[in-house]
Amino acid sequence: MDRIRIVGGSKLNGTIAISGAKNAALPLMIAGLLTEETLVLDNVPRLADVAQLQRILGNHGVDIMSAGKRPGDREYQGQTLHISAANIIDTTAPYDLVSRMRASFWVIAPLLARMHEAKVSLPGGCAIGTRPVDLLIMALEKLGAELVIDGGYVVAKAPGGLRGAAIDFPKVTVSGTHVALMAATLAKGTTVITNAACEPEIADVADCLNKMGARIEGAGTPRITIEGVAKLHGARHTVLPDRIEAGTYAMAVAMTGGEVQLAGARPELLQSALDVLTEAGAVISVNPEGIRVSRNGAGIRPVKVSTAPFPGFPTDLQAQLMALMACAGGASEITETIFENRFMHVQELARFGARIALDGETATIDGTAKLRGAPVMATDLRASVSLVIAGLAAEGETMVNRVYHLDRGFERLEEKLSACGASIQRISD
Ligand SMILES: CC(=O)N[C@H]1[C@@H](OP(=O)(O)OP(=O)(O)OC[C@H]2O[C@@H](n3ccc(=O)[nH]c3=O)[C@H](O)[C@@H]2O)O[C@H](CO)[C@@H](O)[C@@H]1O
Ligand SMILES: C=C(OP(=O)(O)O)C(=O)O
Repeated sequence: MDRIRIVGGSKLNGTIAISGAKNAALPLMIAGLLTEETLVLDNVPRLADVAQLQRILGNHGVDIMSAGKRPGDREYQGQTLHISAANIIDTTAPYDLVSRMRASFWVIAPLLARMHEAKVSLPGGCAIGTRPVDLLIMALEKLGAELVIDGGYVVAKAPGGLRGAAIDFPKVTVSGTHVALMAATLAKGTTVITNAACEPEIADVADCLNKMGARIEGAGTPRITIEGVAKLHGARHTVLPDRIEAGTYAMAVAMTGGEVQLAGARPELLQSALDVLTEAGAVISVNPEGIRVSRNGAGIRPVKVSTAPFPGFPTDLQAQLMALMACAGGASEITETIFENRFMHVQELARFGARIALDGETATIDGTAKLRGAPVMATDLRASVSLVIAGLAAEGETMVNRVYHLDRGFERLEEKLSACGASIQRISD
């Protein structure tokens, strides 16, 4: 398996093009199952998760044509996918394909809505907690589906089709909201989702579904109303920029020092993270091309942060913030409220000399002036990138093993960071 070698200590200076958001691209691709016409998606990032989802959709009989960058295109325009689910030949999503990626489970919604049946393996994904699917099942049951769990699969049927319903989530869930939203587009009658997730990726998917002929109002707020329609049609949609990628590089600059333009980043998608970075001593400015982040001279100030659903501080930036706080001039506190076991990076950051104490869902980080490079490995995506950030700022060499996780969510990571002066290379054995 590939490894990444970093020699730390260089400031980051230059421009990083922000890619399309993984967490929007995946449900958007899945939404392609809802229509027999072609859905064209622009700005799809080239990621292992996207490639894996292409395999899963291919197994259902979906044709996907990808057209890449053309001369004159800007780099962050990503790839264009033409997704055509004219004939769904198989309504089973098998374990071998689904177990590697959490979002692949969401195919259950369009399959049920359009084919009235689905058999989908229980999902895998990042090892950050138990991650049940009870609320997704509850939402589909409200819409009239019958579901049983059999041999590791969720077997779902809706013989007469789905029916609109009131779905009130007892806790905010991104996956639950995506599934309820997609399923309700083709249900008979009106669906009202309350306590819906407000993440920008939900609103992006709803925008695309509306272009496909769906009737959705309120996406991006806690109350979403969907008037079901009989059929959806083809459309063209551009995936919104990745706020987690932007926030990750912003944290990296705050840690190493220097000045970087995050081209294509949209500040309103990560305001809470930008506020925390400002509090920590980074200088953030917004311009028509994106966000500029710098830290020159000033030290890193400690912060106290809790993760929360959007518009709060995202759990997907928690590990990266912890790497940054490892070098702060004082004690910081980070509380993880979304996933019960998202601290796998703590023991790996300790290899750099970071001083972190865990008490339940709160980590106290006692900042140190200098980290030292080390061999490290992480078992989830954002934890892995927090180790890259620590390696960029640490003295000496860092080897990040098990790069598979990084490739799931960060497009051309080494290339983007090298172009800003980092010493970072991939080693393929
Ligand atoms: C592909 C994708 O978009 N992944 C994101 C998505 O994950 P994901 O959609 O899995 O996260 P959810 O918002 O659904 O999960 C939030 C919390 O609800 C719990 N829960 C969820 C569903 C359920 O049926 N029962 C239940 O108890 C989860 O265990 C977790 O504690 O949102 C998370 C929270 O912003 C992000 O960290 C992930 O990057
Ligand atoms: C947790 C993540 O992904 P997934 O939900 O696919 O595991 C993530 O993107 O940080």
